[in-house]
Amino acid sequence: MDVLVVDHPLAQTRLTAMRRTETDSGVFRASLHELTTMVVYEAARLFAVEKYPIETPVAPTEGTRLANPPLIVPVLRAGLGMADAALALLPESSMGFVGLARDEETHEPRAYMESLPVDLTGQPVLVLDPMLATGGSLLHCCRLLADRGCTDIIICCVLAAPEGVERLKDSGLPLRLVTASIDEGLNEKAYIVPGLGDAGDRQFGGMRRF
Ligand SMILES: O=P(O)(O)OC[C@H]1O[C@H](OP(=O)(O)OP(=O)(O)O)[C@H](O)[C@@H]1O
Ligand SMILES: O=c1cc[nH]c(=O)[nH]1
Ligand SMILES: [Mg+2]
Repeated sequence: MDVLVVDHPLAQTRLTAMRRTETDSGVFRASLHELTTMVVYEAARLFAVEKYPIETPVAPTEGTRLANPPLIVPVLRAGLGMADAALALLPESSMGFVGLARDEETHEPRAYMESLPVDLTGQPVLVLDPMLATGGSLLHCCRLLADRGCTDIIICCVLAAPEGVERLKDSGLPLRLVTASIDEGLNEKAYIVPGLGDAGDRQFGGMRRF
C-alpha cells in the first residue's frame, strides 16, 4: 500500500490547530475543511487524467480532465467535515455514505448506514475519514467497496496510527493512503497519541473520555 504524508507547512499549521485542546468546534471544523483541501489536492496526483481538444481565444490546443472522477465516500460522522472541501475540488464527482460508530469497549465498528452504488466496477473511490486508529472502521468501509467490485480506493485522512496503517497494508485490499501525519501510536482506549481526541465529538459535540 502506497502511503503519502502531506508535510506541507500550511497543512501542519491546520493540523496543529486541530490538535490543541483549546481549539473550539468552529475553528476545528474550519481547520479540517482547509486541511482536507490540501490532502485531497495531493491525493488527486494519483488520479488518471486524459487530454481532449479545446480552443482558447487564440488557438486550438489540448485540455486536461480527470479520466474517471472518483466516487467520494465520507465515513460518518467525522468524515462529514471533509465532504464539502473534497466535493468543491471534485465537482464532477458523486457521493456515497457509510455510517460507522466505534464501540467504546471493544473498539470494533458498528455499522448504522450504508448508501453506496451497487456496482463499483471500474469506479475509483475516494474515502474520507480524519482518523485511522486501529483501522477497524476504514477496513470495514473498504471491504464494502471491494465487495461491490471496486479495485481502486484512495483513503484521505488527517491522522493515522502505525497500528492502523499496518492493518490496512495487511488487508490485501487495493488501497492507497494519504494523511497529514502518522502519529506515535494508540493508548489503552485505542485513541491516537498525541492525536486530537475524538474527531466526531470535536466537530459536532459529545463527551468521550480518552
Ligand atoms: O480506526 P478505528 O479504531 O476504527 O477508529 C477510527 C474511527 O473512529 C472515529 O469514528 P467514531 O467511531 O468515533 O464515530 P464518529 O465519527 O461518529 O465520532 C473515526 O472517525 C473513525 O471512523
Ligand atoms: O484518536 C481517535 C481514535 C478514533 N477516533 C477518533 O476520533 N480519535
Ligand atoms: Mg467519534
